Amino acid sequence: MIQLDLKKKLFGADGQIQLQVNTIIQSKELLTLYGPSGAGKTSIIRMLSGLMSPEQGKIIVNGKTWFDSEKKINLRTQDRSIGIVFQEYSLFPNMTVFENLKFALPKGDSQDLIEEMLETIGLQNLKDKKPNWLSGGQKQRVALARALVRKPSILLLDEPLSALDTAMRNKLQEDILAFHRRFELTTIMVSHDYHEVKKMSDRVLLIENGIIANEGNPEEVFKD
Ligand SMILES: Nc1ncnc2c1ncn2[C@@H]1O[C@H](COP(=O)(O)OP(=O)(O)OP(=O)(O)O)[C@@H](O)[C@H]1O
Repeated sequence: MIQLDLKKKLFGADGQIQLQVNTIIQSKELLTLYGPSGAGKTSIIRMLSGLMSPEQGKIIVNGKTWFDSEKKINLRTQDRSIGIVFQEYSLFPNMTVFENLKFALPKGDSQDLIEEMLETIGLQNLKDKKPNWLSGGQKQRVALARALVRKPSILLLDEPLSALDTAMRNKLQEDILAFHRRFELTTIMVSHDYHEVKKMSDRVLLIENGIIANEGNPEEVFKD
C-alpha cells in the first residue's frame, strides 16, 4: 500500500499551480493519472521516484517512509523499490539489448532473469542488437524489461506508449498488463489516451490544476 500526501508549488507557462494530492494506492493496483497537459501528472511520478521533492508531505510504502518533510526523510531513487519507463527511449545506445538489461541487474544476481525477461517480451532473437536496430515498440519493451530486472514492487510509467502507432500501442498495453500481473506489481501510469486508461486501469485519478478532480474506476470517472 502506498500512502501519498504531496504538496508542491509548480511553476509553468501559464503561471503557478499548487499541487496537492492525497490518496492511498492499494498493492497490485493499476492506477492511471489522466488529465490535461501541465496538470501535474509527471510531477507526481517524479516525486514518487525521488527525482523531485515535495515541499511538504509524506510518501509511505508498505509501512516504510520514503519521504517525510517533517522528519526530513528523503530516500534516494536507488533506495526506492521502483522501476521507471519514460516516454523517450532511455536505453544506452552503445550497449546491446542484453547488455542494457545486464547493466540494471544487481551485482551477483543470476543472468537467468534476463533470459526470462527477453522471453516474456519476445526479443530473445534481438538480444545482441544495439537499440538503433530496434523499432520504437521494441525499444519500449526493452525499457520495460530493464525497469523490472531489479524486481521492484512499484512500476512507474510516464506516457511510455505515446510515441507508438496504434497497433504497437495495443501490443505494449498487453505486455504491461502481463508484467503487472506476473510480477504482482503496483503500477502507476500517466496516460493521455482515454481508450488506454479505460482498458488498463483498476482506478483512475483525474488530475486537474494539481489536484484530484475526480477518481474511481474508469466507468465512474468517464460516465459523462
Ligand atoms: N521542479 C519543478 N518545480 C516547479 N515546477 C515545475 C518543476 N518541474 C516542472 N514544473 C512545472 O509543473 C507543471 C506541471 O508539469 P507536469 O509535467 O507535472 O504536468 P503533466 O500533467 O505531466 O503535463 P503533460 O501531460 O504535458 O506531461 C508544469 O507547468 C511544469 O513547468
